[in-house]
Amino acid sequence: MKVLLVGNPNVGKSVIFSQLTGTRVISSNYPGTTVEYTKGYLDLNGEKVEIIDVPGTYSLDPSCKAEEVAVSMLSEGDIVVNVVDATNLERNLYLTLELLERPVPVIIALNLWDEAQHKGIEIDVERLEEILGVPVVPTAATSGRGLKELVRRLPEARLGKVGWQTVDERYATVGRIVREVQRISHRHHTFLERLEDLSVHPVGGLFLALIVLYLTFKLVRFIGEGLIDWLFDPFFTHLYAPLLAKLSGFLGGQGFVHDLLVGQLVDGKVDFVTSLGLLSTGLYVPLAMVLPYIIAFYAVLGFLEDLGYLPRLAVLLDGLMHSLGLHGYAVVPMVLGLGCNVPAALAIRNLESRRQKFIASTLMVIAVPCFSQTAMIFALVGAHGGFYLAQVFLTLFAVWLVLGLLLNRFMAGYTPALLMEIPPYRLPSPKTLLKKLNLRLSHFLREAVPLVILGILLVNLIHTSGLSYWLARTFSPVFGPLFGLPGDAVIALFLGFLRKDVALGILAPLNLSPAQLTVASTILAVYFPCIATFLVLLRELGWVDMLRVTGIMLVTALVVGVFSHLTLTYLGLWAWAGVGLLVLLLLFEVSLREKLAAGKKEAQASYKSN
Ligand SMILES: Nc1nc2c(ncn2[C@@H]2O[C@H](COP(=O)(O)OP(=O)(O)OP(=O)(O)O)[C@@H](O)[C@H]2O)c(=O)[nH]1
Ligand SMILES: [Mg+2]
Repeated sequence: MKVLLVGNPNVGKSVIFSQLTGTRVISSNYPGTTVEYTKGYLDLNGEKVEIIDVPGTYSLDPSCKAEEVAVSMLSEGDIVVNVVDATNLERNLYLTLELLERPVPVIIALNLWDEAQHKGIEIDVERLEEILGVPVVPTAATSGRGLKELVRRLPEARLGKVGWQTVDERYATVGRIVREVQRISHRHHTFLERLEDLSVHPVGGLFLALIVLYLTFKLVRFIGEGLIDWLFDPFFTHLYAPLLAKLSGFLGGQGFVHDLLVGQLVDGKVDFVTSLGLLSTGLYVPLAMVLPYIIAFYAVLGFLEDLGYLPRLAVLLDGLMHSLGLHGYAVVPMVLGLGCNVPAALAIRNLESRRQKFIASTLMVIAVPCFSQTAMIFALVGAHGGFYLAQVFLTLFAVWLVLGLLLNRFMAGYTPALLMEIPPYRLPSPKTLLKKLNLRLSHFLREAVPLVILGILLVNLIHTSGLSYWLARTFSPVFGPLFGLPGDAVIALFLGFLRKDVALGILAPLNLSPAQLTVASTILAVYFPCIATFLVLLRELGWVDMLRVTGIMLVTALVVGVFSHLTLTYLGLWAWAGVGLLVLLLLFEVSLREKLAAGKKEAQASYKSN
């Protein structure tokens, strides 16, 4: 038997799914978290029932890729569990009516029941059952309330009593039902609600956003550094290093196998960062340099996601995003991309048009570094001071801005308005936060560690085969004048295709100056995504668009490499003044064109009315 969880976005389908099946999926407080379906199993009186978590949809006429997935799943289910947001009956019941018109048994989970009670919303469940003709079970998914009852009554799912209706009739029916079953009692605004108002206030909201950004940064550093200083570093230096030294001695301190496993000794000792052995650098980079920051970043991001901050950021930055040919929702994939570009590429599905998807993918993949990369940039470039760090991240931000403005200027098409349901703030439950963190970390460990080790293996082979000399000689005449880098740096570019963190790691033994390290890190961030991101984007965009993105990527990398090199060696602040001027000009041009377009429309309207 197949059971589908169907409902509007952000009503708790994924939480119910995780609770029923024990399968972990990501849930967050903004619409569009789930874009692919996930299967899991539930034992019902000895029978194995397949449960499917479907992407959210407002109606059965899909308006984006994620909704298409949802609708195409419908024919497969034996039972539909329609998850309904009890705090928002008016909006949710439209889909319910559409579902009840279909020849499939339905049962309703009236979720977020706890929140409805807090808001003083009372719903007459029995009356609702009577009107719709199907079972209705109040649930509070995060605490698990009502889920047993939902499972118990699953076999009672029935075809609805409501017949086929036109769109207008459906809206009228929804209104009638809500009037009959729902009572709202008056109450005072809570603290969270006041914070909600402040978060989207044009001035107060921006101020709050800056505070959030600052606190995020502080907290990530605090947690990340704390984990390194108190846990990971002591483990590697006091427990693991002696073991590795024994192995090194056992292998004779040199030779092919030694260099492969332990790496090259520095002053007779293993250096975790520069030795480049599978068991030294291969484990140290992903586990001791990257993992602590990944933990820190996802802990903070998970909190902001479940609180419901991201959609507010979307509203706040909607204007800016329009100048880049996007709308506010694109903030979601950009922020997710700061963690890992792969889920970000998937979240781009929620954008409506091909043009938007193209622009968002291009900006994300070129200018948004994932956190594995960021952690390594912090470790390597940050060691030389905040100035160089600022240079890297300011350059990436400038690329994001300028590229977006240019794409918006030269790509045909327009950007639709932001139509996004803004959920209320919800205090995240520590249990769901931990589950999500755990899910993301195990994902990172499974994906990263094997690829980093493969990368180190390749580097070892490149060095022992003598290929590195050839590469260094061939690329020196290009890399020197353009970027001020030695030819060997090209090996990092090759490895960046596997993973960016290990690519940055192999820059460490090259003895680059701080400026060179800065230039190399910036190029590495921009020129090409890692293979996992590349494959997902290829699937989402198709060959033609992916080729265009790749072209833009390579040109940008070239420009950015030369720019960084010139800025750091000759131009200094002048280069940044130039960039600032360019951004201002482009922004001015966008607003000018918007005004002209609006003027034209007005003229046409007055012409018609005359
Ligand atoms: N208080 C409360 N919060 C809930 C309940 N159910 C879900 N949530 C929260 O609501 C948010 C949305 O939950 P999800 O499970 O991601 O929603 P979804 O329906 O899967 O959303 P999409 O994947 O975007 O369609 C999350 O922050 C959950 O923690 C509930 O019954 N009570
Ligand atoms: Mg979901």
